[in-house]
Amino acid sequence: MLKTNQNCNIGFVGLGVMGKNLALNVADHGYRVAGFDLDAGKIKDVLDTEERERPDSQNEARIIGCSNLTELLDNLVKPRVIVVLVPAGKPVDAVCDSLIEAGLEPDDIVVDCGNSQWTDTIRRESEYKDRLKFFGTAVSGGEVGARFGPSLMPGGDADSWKYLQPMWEAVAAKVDADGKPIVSNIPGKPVTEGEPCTAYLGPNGAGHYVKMVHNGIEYADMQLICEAYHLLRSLLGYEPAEIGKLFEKWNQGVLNSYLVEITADILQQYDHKTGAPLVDMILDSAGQKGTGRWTSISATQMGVPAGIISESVYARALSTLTAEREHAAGILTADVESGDIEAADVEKAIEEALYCAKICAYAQGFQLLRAAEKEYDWTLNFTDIAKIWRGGCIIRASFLQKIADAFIENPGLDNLLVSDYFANAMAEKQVGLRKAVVLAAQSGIPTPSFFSALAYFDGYRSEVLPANLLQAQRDYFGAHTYARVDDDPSQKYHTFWQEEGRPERKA
Ligand SMILES: NC(=O)C1=CN([C@@H]2O[C@H](COP(=O)(O)OP(=O)(O)OC[C@H]3O[C@@H](n4cnc5c(N)ncnc54)[C@H](OP(=O)(O)O)[C@@H]3O)[C@@H](O)[C@H]2O)C=CC1
Ligand SMILES: O=C(CO)[C@H](O)[C@H](O)COP(=O)(O)O
Repeated sequence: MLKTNQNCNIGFVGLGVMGKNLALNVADHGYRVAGFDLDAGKIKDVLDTEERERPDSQNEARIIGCSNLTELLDNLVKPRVIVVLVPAGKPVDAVCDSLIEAGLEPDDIVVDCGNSQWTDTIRRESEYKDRLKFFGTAVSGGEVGARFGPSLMPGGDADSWKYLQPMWEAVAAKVDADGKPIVSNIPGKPVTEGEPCTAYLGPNGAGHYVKMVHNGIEYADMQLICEAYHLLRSLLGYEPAEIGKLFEKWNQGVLNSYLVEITADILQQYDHKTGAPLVDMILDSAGQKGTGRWTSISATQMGVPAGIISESVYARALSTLTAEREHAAGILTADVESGDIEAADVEKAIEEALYCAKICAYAQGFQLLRAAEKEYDWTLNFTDIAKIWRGGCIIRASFLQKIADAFIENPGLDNLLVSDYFANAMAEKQVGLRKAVVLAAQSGIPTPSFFSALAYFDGYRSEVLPANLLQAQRDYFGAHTYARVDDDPSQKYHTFWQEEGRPERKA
């Protein structure tokens, strides 16, 4: 397909949505790229796009296509850096094995940029230890982010990071001194100034774990926005475009974020075929590839309360039960209360609810990261994590700067909710969350993530919970023992519930 020994700086295996766009981004920053994909059409597509987008001043192709992995390796300077952007799971192992067979050397670095499960990254780093340097870098930003500046979450061997760092910092999204994204979506004219949205996050699976939590928060953020839309539509009878306009307004304030921005845009689109609002023509059955579910499972395994994230996974699952829901709709009714509601009050309540619930969802995400660093012996820098999510990624939002500030002020912060800024925000706006939840309950509108956010907030701020009764129940049926409030918590007691007088003994 091409001449060999072209001294490319980086190789790409997988030139689909993400691989193609990241390769073009890397090329825009002056690196020469060699690419391979099982699908020859994808190779042609990236080469055609590169030719079309190549600046007039440059005559030479910045990306070359290779017809097999041996050719790809022959064209890379050593130690070779090869980015793998194939579907997560077995294809990543298949690519590593094929690269080894094609002549990869132990000093070469294979960077998995897909949404791999962090446990796979930990396993791969050790399994391939003597044959290649396996490094993880999770990418967020979708197609456009990959092309013009994604958020990059690297994790792996620190020496490999030193080698990759200049390239990663060049291609990552950039933010200005106030934490606002600097955007230029012009091929050949990449953003070169500003703070890059990437930072070394830790060894082995740290980067992929952080990206997984990013996606868990993404699930929650999306679900909360959908619930806000559902409430506005059902309670106030607003048309999608009106809600879109309202979201546009909200996007000017504390809710400023990429997801609110795109939702405003989506809601103002009409279907070409029918003229109906486009959103009404899209089947209400949500897809998922697994990262939200992994986040929920990981939280459950480590005993971290991340109910909003879990509810958003369940909400997607419930949405797919289309036939069952249609059947149930004919049988189950809601005994609802109706009363006079002022549209302006409802709008305000829902805006506040969205903001408060979003704060709670991020608080859960960071608590999960706190637990993971203990579990996996990582040292995660929460300020860096908040900072690299300010630009490029799907959850980018103005309030990530406030989260970064909270961790700068107190790196050991137990929970975002108790930082001055967010405690004040919750004090000021929780009334809206409470109102929205009441209205939803009274009207029979499902808002599981709003409910969960309020329950989390109220649970976290409760000095006393009914877990004392729960402990007694466990002891009653299973002699599971309990601690007493007037003794050292490590000292366990058991009540002999079946005996006369219910004697209590130290366990
Ligand atoms: N799309 C997105 O918005 C985002 C995706 N990601 C993650 O990035 C990764 C890639 O996703 P995406 O680009 O969307 O996926 P695509 O399916 O668009 O692209 C993957 C490409 O890899 C090719 N491929 C599969 N196996 C091999 C192999 N053994 N050797 C060479 N090429 C191979 C596929 O070819 P073929 O089709 O012929 O199998 C396909 O062209 C995934 O882990 C995804 O979760 C991360 C962030 C955002
Ligand atoms: O990683 C991403 C963005 O950050 C991807 O877009 C991801 O695939 C979205 O997840 P899902 O398909 O499960 O909604």
